[in-house]
Amino acid sequence: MKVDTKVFKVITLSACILILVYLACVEDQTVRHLIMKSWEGNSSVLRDFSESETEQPCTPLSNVVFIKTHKTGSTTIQSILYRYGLSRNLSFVFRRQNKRNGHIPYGHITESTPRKLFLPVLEKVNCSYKGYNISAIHVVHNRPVMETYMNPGSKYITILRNPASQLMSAFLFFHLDRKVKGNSTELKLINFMNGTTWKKSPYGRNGQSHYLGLNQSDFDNHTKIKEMIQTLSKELHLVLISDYFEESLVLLKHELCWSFGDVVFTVQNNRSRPKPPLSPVLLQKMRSFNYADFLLYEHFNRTFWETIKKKGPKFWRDLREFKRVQNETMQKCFNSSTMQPTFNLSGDMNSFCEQYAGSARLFEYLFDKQTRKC
Ligand SMILES: Nc1ncnc2c1ncn2[C@@H]1O[C@H](COP(=O)(O)OS(=O)(=O)O)[C@@H](OP(=O)(O)O)[C@H]1O
Repeated sequence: MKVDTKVFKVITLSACILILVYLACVEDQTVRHLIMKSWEGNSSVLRDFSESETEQPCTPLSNVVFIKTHKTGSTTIQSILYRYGLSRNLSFVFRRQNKRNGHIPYGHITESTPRKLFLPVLEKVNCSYKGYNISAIHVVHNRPVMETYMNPGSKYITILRNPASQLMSAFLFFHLDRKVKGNSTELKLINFMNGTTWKKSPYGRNGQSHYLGLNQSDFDNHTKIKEMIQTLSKELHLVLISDYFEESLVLLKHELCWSFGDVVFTVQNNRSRPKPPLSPVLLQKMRSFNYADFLLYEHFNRTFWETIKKKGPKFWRDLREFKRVQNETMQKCFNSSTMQPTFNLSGDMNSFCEQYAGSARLFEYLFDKQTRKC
């Protein structure tokens, strides 16, 4: 009798353990299976089901205005949007005359901008310049005007980078160092900030605030800077932070209700020259020179982390999962953790790995598709 009770206890305990292990495996396999499926292009339907246990079901969104800032990792984000739009036949805002990349760098659009500045939307019998799905070009942010082009309910998103590293990247990339004297990059940058040549280039001072609507004449106007930040807080649904790139992509995935596979990335434009370390003196100088960008960054960096905090532990689980999917995709396509420069392009933009080959190639394909006589 004593032996029977013991056996009974052992059997009950083993059964409980088996049930627990089974449940854990089923959950894991379901998630994994659905992620694999999302790679096959069925992400939207399956994702709603997979995440219903942990978050509200949602519908993937296809209407996005991405305000592309300079030297912030914005081309990497743009390539994600291009890839998404390519596989779903979405219409993009591209400047018709700029066949190289469709941008209007530091250009303003207003109510009187001729519609024909852009390529028409796809799939309309007559040429139409209303109802675009995605804008991801360089153009100065103006939400009321953008709303007249875009589909209703579009999400407004941008990306910011620590203004010290952004300035250094722009200073070298746009060859602003050639315009000033000095026998080191640090000295040249100090001379650039002390002088007036920055006025001749939109890339050199407060480049991020400038794209987000701050006029050059207001760079030293504290009230105007604060007003810009307040307006952006109301107008933008999400501000990504380049310095926390993967965290940003998880927020992007959440905001747009996309799959992890949808926000997988390959680094674009990682091509600027080696940069000197930032000394405390240089940093202090950059802070007062790029005052608007520092205030802008500090504000949205703070709200970025507040948003993440509100999401609780699920955010960190999603980040882990995203890193796994990111790495798995890179391994699958490039046998490495990143895309290799030697990657052999086949030219078939519908092939799974080809879509990671870069923003420039995706742009060419999308631009050609949308081009027609009007
Ligand atoms: N994923 C990711 N994470 C972190 N940093 C990244 C990422 N992708 C691009 N980059 C860096 O962003 C810089 C290029 O930015 P942009 O694409 O906005 O440049 S551009 O203005 O469109 O030319 C460029 O920075 P610098 O190398 O300092 O110049 C890229 O290296």
